[in-house]
Amino acid sequence: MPSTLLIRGGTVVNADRAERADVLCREGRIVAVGLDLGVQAGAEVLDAEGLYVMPGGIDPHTHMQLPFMGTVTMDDFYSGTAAGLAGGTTTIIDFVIPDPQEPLMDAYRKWRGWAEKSASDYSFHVAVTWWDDSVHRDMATLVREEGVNSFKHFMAYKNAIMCDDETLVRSFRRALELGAMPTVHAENGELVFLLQQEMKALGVTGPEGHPLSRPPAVEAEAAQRAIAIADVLGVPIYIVHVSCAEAADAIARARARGQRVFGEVLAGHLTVDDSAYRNPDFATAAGHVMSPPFREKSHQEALWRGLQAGHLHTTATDHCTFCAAQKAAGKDDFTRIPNGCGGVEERMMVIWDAGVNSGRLTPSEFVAIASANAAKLFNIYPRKGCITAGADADLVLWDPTATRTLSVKTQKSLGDFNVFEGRTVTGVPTATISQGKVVYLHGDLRAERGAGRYVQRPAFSTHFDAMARWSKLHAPVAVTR
Ligand SMILES: NC(=O)NCCC(=O)O
Ligand SMILES: [Zn+2]
Repeated sequence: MPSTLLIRGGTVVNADRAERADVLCREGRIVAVGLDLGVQAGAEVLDAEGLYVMPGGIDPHTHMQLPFMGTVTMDDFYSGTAAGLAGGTTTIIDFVIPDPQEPLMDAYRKWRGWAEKSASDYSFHVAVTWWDDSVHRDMATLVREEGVNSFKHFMAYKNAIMCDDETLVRSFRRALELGAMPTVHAENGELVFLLQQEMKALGVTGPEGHPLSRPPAVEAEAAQRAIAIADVLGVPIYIVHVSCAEAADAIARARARGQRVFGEVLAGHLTVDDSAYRNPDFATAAGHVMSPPFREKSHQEALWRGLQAGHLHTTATDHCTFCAAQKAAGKDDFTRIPNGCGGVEERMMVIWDAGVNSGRLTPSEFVAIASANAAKLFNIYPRKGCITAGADADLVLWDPTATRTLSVKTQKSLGDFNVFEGRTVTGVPTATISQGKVVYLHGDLRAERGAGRYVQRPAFSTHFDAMARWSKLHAPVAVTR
């Protein structure tokens, strides 16, 4: 396998511009971007005439090999990252989720072991699911020694991994001291729990009970609470999988006040609606059970507007695949259906098709929300998310005219369900390059087990210095850092 690769004749698309250029990669890095770069002896050459050459996608929200709700996801770190490569995604940021009372470092080491089989590069957010002095200490170890610069907080999943407000406040404050980004899954877990019990008391046991017990107001309340806590403490905040207009509005209002709030949207929430929960076929309805749930169609427009206006920043999948047999655990009780859907393979195609082909996004804006913004927010830019000399040679060659019909029958991801089933998209990856190697070419997936590297992410992204200066002047509570 040659270690020099020349991608010739394409249009290189970065988040700030698109231009005709060749891209020369050597030993896993991009070494030159420019017109008419000469072919060197022994170099592999990819012809990109008529294609866009974009930074490999970054999916900042996946769950490979996740033990959850009494079972474990179908996709492990190999099959899940391989599926990502088939769809042009070359980096995932997954989650270490300690059980309550489990030391953070123990959980982190466990996940690092599981992830060694990854085919693409990967990194970890670490969830804070409980609090004591060891959590306070381990957060520092994770940031300073392991390159973790973001901590996740589940405001839902009562009696499991839900954070109470005390834990949120303590963890946000600690994250600020360490220069790490707090992130939240915004759903009010108390309300969800109450509504679930009420649904069941009314005799609603099927998947239709899932969205009924998680209405938009439940998400909006949690988003507003997290934003308010972050505002008081003077810490930036990133809200994962914003699914409804009310939560997007809460972010837009805070940003209009000058607060550093960032929002993530899932490919599924942008394109799939809640009608599936009323499908009489249990497997189909349960296959769509994830949290927050798919929403009425009107919410999709609000999410697209958020991406277009710039108050939502990244796109992800929450890739978390369970098969029909696993989903059947909730046959008689929707609260027992394992929550999660796939998408790591389809994200870029679905968002390109619905976003770029409709004129909502330019190709450069697509690169921003599919890759560059996540790299910036999680402080790995321009190593990732940018086609420039010195960056990792993680690239996708994109044919904007080719079409594909997405289906469980052709997906590389494991499992027996696809929430994008039957959707025909225009704009598909023809080749994916990871660390300078062609790992996918015209349908031929050459993912290598264990080839992916753990990506350390430095603390104190540029937002923290700005926040500290801003907080000195504006925050109700003075920042002592
Ligand atoms: N999203 C979902 O339904 N499952 C994965 C766990 C989570 O992120 O909430
Ligand atoms: Zn998730």
